Amino acid sequence: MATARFFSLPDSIKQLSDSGALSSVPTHYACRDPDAPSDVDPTLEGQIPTIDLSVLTEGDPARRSQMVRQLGRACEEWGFFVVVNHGVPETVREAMLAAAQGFFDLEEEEKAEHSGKHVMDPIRYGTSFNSKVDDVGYWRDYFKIVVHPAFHSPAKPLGFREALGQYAACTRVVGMELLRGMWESLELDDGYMNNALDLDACFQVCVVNLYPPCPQPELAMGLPPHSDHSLLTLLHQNGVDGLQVKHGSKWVHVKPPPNSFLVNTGDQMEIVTNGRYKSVLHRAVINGRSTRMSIATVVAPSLDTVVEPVAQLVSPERPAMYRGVRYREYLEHQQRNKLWEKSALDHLRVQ
Ligand SMILES: O=C(O)CCC(=O)C(=O)O
Ligand SMILES: [Fe+2]
Repeated sequence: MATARFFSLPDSIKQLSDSGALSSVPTHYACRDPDAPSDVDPTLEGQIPTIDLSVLTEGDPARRSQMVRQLGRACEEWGFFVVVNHGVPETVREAMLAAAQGFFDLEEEEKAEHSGKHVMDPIRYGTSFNSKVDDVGYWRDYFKIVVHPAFHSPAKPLGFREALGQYAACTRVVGMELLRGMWESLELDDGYMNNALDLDACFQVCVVNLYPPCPQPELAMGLPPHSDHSLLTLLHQNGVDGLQVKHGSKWVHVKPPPNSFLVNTGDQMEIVTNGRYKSVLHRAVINGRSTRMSIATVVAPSLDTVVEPVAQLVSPERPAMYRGVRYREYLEHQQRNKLWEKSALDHLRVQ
């Protein structure tokens, strides 16, 4: 339920930032303690696992098995890894970023066609996370487009549809290859998992995030600590850092290598693997100089799938840790409520 709130959010942070009138953040964006000791551990960055996708797709069997094990360890120990040699042409990735920038650069009235939509609407523009329920403002505008099983696209700007279509198709292939490797790392049958999660009709969304420069970046957040509702999420950014992932009790500031995707496991992965591969907490921080843009591609089961721990990973020693739930209901619940840590998944834990 939405609670009474004593502030209103602008139509977009971009507009607020572009106006140049701000020397401080409006108070409802101040959600961090600037004097708190840093919780970021810079020594962890070099330990982020890297997965070479070409070894999974075309490597010889021995190298492939080794990479599958590496992937399994990355999922178990981090829930986060860098993917290189993924086969997605740089032209496709660049065209998507340019198209996304083109969208945010449209007049506010043109973008407004997609704002104020229901959380399950296939095309949705807005600011913060869910401006109806957020109890602080997040320094972020977003544009979310469902691209599979049905492909959607805004009509403007020119070229957006084509760039998105190619980007969505390429990232879906990468996502499916990674999922295949993950099932294999747990000795789960690929065909069985494809069926159980109805992956031919997988739900895929491209979420474009825009984080304009902020006059007091130490006070505000782009996105608070959260896990994603997906099986996995692939992230691509415009060269400006800001993603931080939680590892143990510390946060790691991620600087992606060139031409790479950043991948994290999501809540559906945690449910289906009965907690073997947990979704990872991450957050987006902002800066005072440059606009950051990121494109998070969410790959998930079909909306009608009832997702539950797979029988092979449930035993008397390790009983089912989560109740099964239809993914559509999970998604709607997660998107309607405040974004905070793993609150959506916590609902499903068996006590
Ligand atoms: O922009 C980022 O780095 C993170 C975005 C994100 O976590 C999301 O869209 O769920
Ligand atoms: Fe996320």
